[in-house]
Amino acid sequence: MAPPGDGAVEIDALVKRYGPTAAVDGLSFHAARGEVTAMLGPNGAGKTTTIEICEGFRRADSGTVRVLGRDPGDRELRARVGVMPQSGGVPGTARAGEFLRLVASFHASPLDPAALLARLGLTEQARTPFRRLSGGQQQRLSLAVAVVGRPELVFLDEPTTGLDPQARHATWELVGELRAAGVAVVLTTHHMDEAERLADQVVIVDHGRIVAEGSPAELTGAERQLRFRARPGLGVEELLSALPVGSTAKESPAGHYLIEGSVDPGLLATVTAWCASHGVMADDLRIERRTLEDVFLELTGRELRS
Ligand SMILES: Nc1ncnc2c1ncn2[C@@H]1O[C@H](COP(=O)(O)OP(=O)(O)OP(=O)(O)O)[C@@H](O)[C@H]1O
Repeated sequence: MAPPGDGAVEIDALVKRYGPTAAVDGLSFHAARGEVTAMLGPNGAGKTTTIEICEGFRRADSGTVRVLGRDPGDRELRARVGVMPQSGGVPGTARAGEFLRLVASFHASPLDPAALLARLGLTEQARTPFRRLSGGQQQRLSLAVAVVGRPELVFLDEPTTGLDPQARHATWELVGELRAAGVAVVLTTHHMDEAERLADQVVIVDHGRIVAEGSPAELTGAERQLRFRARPGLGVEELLSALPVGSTAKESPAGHYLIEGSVDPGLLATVTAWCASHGVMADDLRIERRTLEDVFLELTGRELRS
């Protein structure tokens, strides 16, 4: 269960079915103001469905959703919530600059549309119809449309998918500023580095349910792992017998070795001594913490989703 609180988004026991498929299957979490909440999950996990219910575009079968304390369908929310859908959201024939100015005109104290276009590198495209923009330019315009009204809450569905590195960084900067201004940001992403970098709270969803949630640091934990490359087929069992009880050692893929457990100076010395005594050159030897991607794959598996 999500903790009680004054969440900008409060989702409790949400269910949405399409025929026999439960796209969302009893999902609960809260997203707070001034925080970035990232929903992660394999394709088809139910992220977009959840977001679209929060945006008032789809209706839940059961459960409750409160957005800024209101029902998602409440018209009053339109001025207070920014939405960047996974694709589109802007009429194909609308010119970028005109459309952004139009959206800005619906709001009481919008950002300056020209400055926002410039910031997102779209000044030269101001007169270009949306359907003629490149994929990345369309994404950037959708982001501009979502934030131009100075919303209290924004939903960003895969905001950086398909963006070049410059545009990705510009997007991250903007998200950071929204957060600093007290805006609640709820985003979905398939980029684990993005979630690790941006999110205060990560919610990992699979088959319409939450399989883990917490800050990136909480999810990745304090444990370290040791990796090195060497010739394939080293005696991993023998290496393991030299390590403290509770350690694990494996070769995967061939020639890549991973040791997990209590990685401390003593263990490091044992591994390098073992390598030296076996004439093994441990290349790229490094100690690292588990990444969000490691945690994600552990929780959701490695098989492809339909
Ligand atoms: N209108 C619909 N009719 C039937 N099934 C649907 C409909 N919309 C979504 N689904 C199904 O619901 C499930 C969840 O889809 P959803 O788009 O929410 O996943 P997602 O986590 O956003 O995936 P992705 O990462 O691929 O964007 C999928 O199995 C999808 O095929």
